[in-house]
Amino acid sequence: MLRQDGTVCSEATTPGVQQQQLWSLDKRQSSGCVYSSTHGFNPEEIREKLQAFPGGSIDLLKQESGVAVLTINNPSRMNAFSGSMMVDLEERVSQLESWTDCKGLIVQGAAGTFCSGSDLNAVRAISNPQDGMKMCMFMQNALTRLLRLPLISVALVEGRALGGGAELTTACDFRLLASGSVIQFVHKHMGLVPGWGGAARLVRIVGSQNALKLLGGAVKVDPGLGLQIGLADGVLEVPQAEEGADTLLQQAENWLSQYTKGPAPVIQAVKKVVLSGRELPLSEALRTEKDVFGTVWGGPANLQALASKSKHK
Ligand SMILES: CCCC(=O)SCCNC(=O)CCNC(=O)[C@H](O)C(C)(C)COP(=O)(O)OP(=O)(O)OC[C@H]1O[C@@H](n2cnc3c(N)ncnc32)[C@H](O)[C@@H]1OP(=O)(O)O
Repeated sequence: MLRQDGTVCSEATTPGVQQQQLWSLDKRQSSGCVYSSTHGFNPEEIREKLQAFPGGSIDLLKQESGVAVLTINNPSRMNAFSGSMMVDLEERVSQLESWTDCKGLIVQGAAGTFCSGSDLNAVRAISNPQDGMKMCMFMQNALTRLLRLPLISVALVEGRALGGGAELTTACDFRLLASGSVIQFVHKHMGLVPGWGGAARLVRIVGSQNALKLLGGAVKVDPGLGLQIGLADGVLEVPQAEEGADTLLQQAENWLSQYTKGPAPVIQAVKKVVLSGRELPLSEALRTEKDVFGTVWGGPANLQALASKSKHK
């Protein structure tokens, strides 16, 4: 609750009120589209246009562990996003939003490479500014909802992440780069700037100086440079052919498990407080943190920890 002097104090809430607060928090955070009809955006119209450019798919595998795998699958075009894949992506994000037990997500490309951005055939066909704007709003909505999911996400980058593919990596909480991989915002070479929200997110990840260098120079970010500027959160070795080595996906699952270990409501709460800290003005972020705190305080995991007199050595 916001006091008149602008400071924040806690308030006692009944379970019903708490549930309602949480609902509005979820609504603000996870279904948070950037564009709606008030911005002249008609998702149905652009969905129909995008469906006219088929090919490939976005595949979602939800696992019992609470960690899902999202695969960008269009290998004959280096996993470029066809129009129908953009619509697919939106649908998969909706499925993840309604998954109550979610804890983590790995976003990967099929067949040894991440994603080469927009399908250039579709780009050529909708190169007029009006359609470009609509596609841009559609993808910003989908990727913003992806980033705001109440789970911890990681982009597993093998091979190349170019253009829109580079932008997609920034819609995840973390990025793991396989040896030999490259993230490159090639937009400048295409006479473009990012349009799927990649520039805004990149600035928040690596700072404005580094973002300007990466976009202005269309710099190839390899694992070493990625670690240096904070675009990469870890580097994975591509396994040799010999038996027994973990696949890149297994390595990514192991890496992610340090953050997704534990009960889903607690992991989801962690993401929500970090997300609100990142996106909201301080007073609003503090109120959100209080609301989220209320959902875990006295909850099963909290009571169990108190009963076990745990020590944090
Ligand atoms: C707001 C969004 C902005 C954007 O995303 S704009 C798009 C930015 N991306 C690009 O410009 C990528 C262009 N492609 C390339 O640079 C190269 O194809 C790439 C990915 C480095 C791979 O090079 P190579 O290993 O030599 O393989 P290749 O060129 O023979 O490609 C294999 C097949 O994949 C196709 N492909 C690759 N990227 C594509 C794309 N983005 N859209 C449509 N088709 C694409 C390529 O045309 C080729 O097909 P085909 O075998 O000739 O039929």
